[in-house]
Amino acid sequence: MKILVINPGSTSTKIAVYEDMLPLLMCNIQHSVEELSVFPQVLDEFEFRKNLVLRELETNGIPFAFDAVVGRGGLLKPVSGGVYEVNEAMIQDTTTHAMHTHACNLGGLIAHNLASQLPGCRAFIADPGVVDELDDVARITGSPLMPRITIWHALNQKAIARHYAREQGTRYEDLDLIICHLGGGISVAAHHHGKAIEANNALNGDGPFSPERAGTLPAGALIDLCFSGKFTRDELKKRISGHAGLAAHLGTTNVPAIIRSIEEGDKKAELVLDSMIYNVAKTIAATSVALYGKIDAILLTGGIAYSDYVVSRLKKRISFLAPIHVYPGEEEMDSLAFNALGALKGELPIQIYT
Ligand SMILES: Nc1ncnc2c1ncn2[C@@H]1O[C@H](COP(=O)(O)OP(=O)(O)O)[C@@H](O)[C@H]1O
Ligand SMILES: CCCC(=O)OP(=O)(O)O
Repeated sequence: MKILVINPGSTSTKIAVYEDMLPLLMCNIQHSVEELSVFPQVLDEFEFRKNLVLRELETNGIPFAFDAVVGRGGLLKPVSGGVYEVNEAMIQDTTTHAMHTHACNLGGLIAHNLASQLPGCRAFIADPGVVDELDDVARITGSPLMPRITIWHALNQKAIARHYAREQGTRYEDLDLIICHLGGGISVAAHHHGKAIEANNALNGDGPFSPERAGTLPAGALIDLCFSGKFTRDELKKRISGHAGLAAHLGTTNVPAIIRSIEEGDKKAELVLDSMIYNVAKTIAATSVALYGKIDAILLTGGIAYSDYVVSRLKKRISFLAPIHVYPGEEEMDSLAFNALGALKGELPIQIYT
């Protein structure tokens, strides 16, 4: 079966084509802050990102003929994990009442648009960032008006957890893990026997700052800024997610470029990147509490995990907690293809989003 996989991220669009589980094409198109800043809203990037997909297929001589198109899932209502067929309720929730803004909202929409042009082709998403398995104690904050929610790299974290379990000759369901995805956003989750009982909101103001997110902020200062009259609501949202973190301090989300400028003597870049690493380490240590400190392993993944500069400094701060294993990049594309194939073959239950 032929499967097209589309993964729109905050700093990239990843595209893959599979014949069953055999990858025929795999490409990762990076987006600069300037390139995306011409689009007022994420949904305005629909045509741009869809055309990138079509262009890559054409450039690589891949015929536009698929049994399924699967996209990274969007930020819908909290759901259980698994594979979902894209339906009208999902499209409505993504377009008209989008609960959160993120490029992944385009995954299901582009999948649906392309699949609808092909007879018999189905559109799916799997393990979206709103998969919610939180322990009840992790939901309560100091204000009943603002319960805690989680938005995280559920798809990749679960794929990496299963990868590690396979290597250890055991099952994800038998392990206690802390997993940290170091991407455009940074998520840290505690996985207890196959469920993420603790995970931050990597998109909106919870956890470490990241290449393009502010992470946890001082609440009083944030309220003052909201009422300062200096920013519109949308501008302030961008200061939390988009033009925040490394992008706000250093004008780029490109970590290899930041490391090159540190090597050339840029002291500001060094301090900011070291601070991001410090904040990630602090969140990982705090997350260990969810597992009562009994951690089989800490797994580091995501694009930034390619960097020895970052990983070695992170290890220095957290190696007292548990053994650390590094899985650079992501296994989201394989995981999406696996879910679509399982759905097509009737080997995985297809969940209905309502
Ligand atoms: N070789 C590398 N070394 C360090 N950082 C990298 C490397 N490759 C990519 N990155 C960084 O990884 C981040 C993107 O990670 P990725 O997991 O692809 O995220 P996303 O899906 O959020 O776009 C960017 O900040 C990018 O600069
Ligand atoms: C939306 C889920 C988590 C996230 O922050 O993803 P990116 O790192 O791809 O922006």
